[in-house]
Amino acid sequence: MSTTTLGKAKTIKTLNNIASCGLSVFNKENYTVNNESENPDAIVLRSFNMHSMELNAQLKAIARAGAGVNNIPVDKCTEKGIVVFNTPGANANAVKELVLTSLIASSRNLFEGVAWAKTLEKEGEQIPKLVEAGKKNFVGNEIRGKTLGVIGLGAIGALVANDALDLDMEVIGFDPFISVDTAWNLSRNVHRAMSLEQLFATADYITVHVPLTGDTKGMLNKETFKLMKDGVYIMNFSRGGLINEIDMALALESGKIGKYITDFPNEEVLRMKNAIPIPHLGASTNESEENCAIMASRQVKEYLDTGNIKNSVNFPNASLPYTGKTRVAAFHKNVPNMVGQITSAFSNYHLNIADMVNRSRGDYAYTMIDIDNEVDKDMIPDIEAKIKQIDGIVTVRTI
Ligand SMILES: NC(=O)c1ccc[n+]([C@@H]2O[C@H](COP(=O)([O-])OP(=O)(O)OC[C@H]3O[C@@H](n4cnc5c(N)ncnc54)[C@H](O)[C@@H]3O)[C@@H](O)[C@H]2O)c1
Ligand SMILES: O=C(O)CC[C@@H](O)C(=O)O
Repeated sequence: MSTTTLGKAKTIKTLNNIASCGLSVFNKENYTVNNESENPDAIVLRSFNMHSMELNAQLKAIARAGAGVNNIPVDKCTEKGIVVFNTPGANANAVKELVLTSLIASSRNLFEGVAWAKTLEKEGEQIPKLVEAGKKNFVGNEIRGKTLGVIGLGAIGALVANDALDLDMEVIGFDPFISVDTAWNLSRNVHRAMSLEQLFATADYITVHVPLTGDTKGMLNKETFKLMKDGVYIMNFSRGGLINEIDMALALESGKIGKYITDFPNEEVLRMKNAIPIPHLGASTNESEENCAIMASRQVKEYLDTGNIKNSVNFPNASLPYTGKTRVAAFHKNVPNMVGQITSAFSNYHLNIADMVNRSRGDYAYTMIDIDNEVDKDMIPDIEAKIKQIDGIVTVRTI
């Protein structure tokens, strides 16, 4: 697919409410932003499920204003040369605050106590007396000195782990793929679990902060529940699919799991005994919505305007200072001699290369080349067509 859009105004389609301060990044002279375009250059979204959506031919980028990308057909996008971004860490503080709130509130039976108090509305003067008599049903536990198990020590998990220490909890964390950056930010007082089994055996509360993938789907199930302490509380602010809900319903019924606090209610969850359903509020703060919208919009604009890529989940990150020279950006298979073949395509037109960058990620690579000469705009479709003929090229774009 060749995507010559040089000089044309670009269209951004939103699929969810995106904070306006983020969308204002797209200046009106060069961008149209709406929620109905049939043929956008880029899409900015939150939780909208894109799996059954057709991807239009002009689509170059999708930005998830948030962390999880399980609502986007990432592999299909890669095959079509569509870059997918997310906004790592931009909503982590919001989620952390709600995890810690839920940890304390559930441990103190606050959700149940408040719901009960509201049922007394019609009792008039009797209310204070009834409250004093009924409060014994909501005696809870303090979290101080208890052990919190954190599965996944990324942007959110690491913040939760560090702050739980400040609440005088013992914290044990498990993440076999922990990034160097997160490891540096993690308190040395967080115990490292060498296996999930070790974490399950010691935790009074478990909080899960991993992405939903083929590997993590259903990772908490009847087999893993058996390895946990009786009455453990499980918090899930990541994705519903991480939990086998049939097994969870039974474990809650038997008391094996004390409570299941989840940000992902569905019919099954709402029927569960001792489930605390929260309506996906983890990232719902003004601050987080703004952070995510700004980050997502900036990343898309930078890519459309310059070809530079930051925080992609399927393309390699790549950056070349943009000088205004004609830039050719190609996404291609990561096989030998691609760069040689692309650069030799320019020599037919007597074009010199001023600068270039080539980065790879798995089976694919991305190359940006700045041309030193003034390039006649009429030549661009020919140059792109020539590069497109090279076996292994997925997309070519001239900026
Ligand atoms: N409730 C909400 O509103 C909300 C908001 C933000 C994120 N989320 C969800 O939370 C997830 C985590 O967000 P994040 O910002 O911390 O992401 P992140 O990418 O910073 O961290 C994820 C961590 O999980 C680790 N991991 C992956 N597989 C693992 C496994 N099998 N066992 C243990 N660790 C594993 C990774 O190494 C990484 O450190 C997101 O993928 C998203 O689904 C939900
Ligand atoms: O957009 C939201 O409200 C939720 C985002 C969250 O689920 C994420 O994965 O970042």
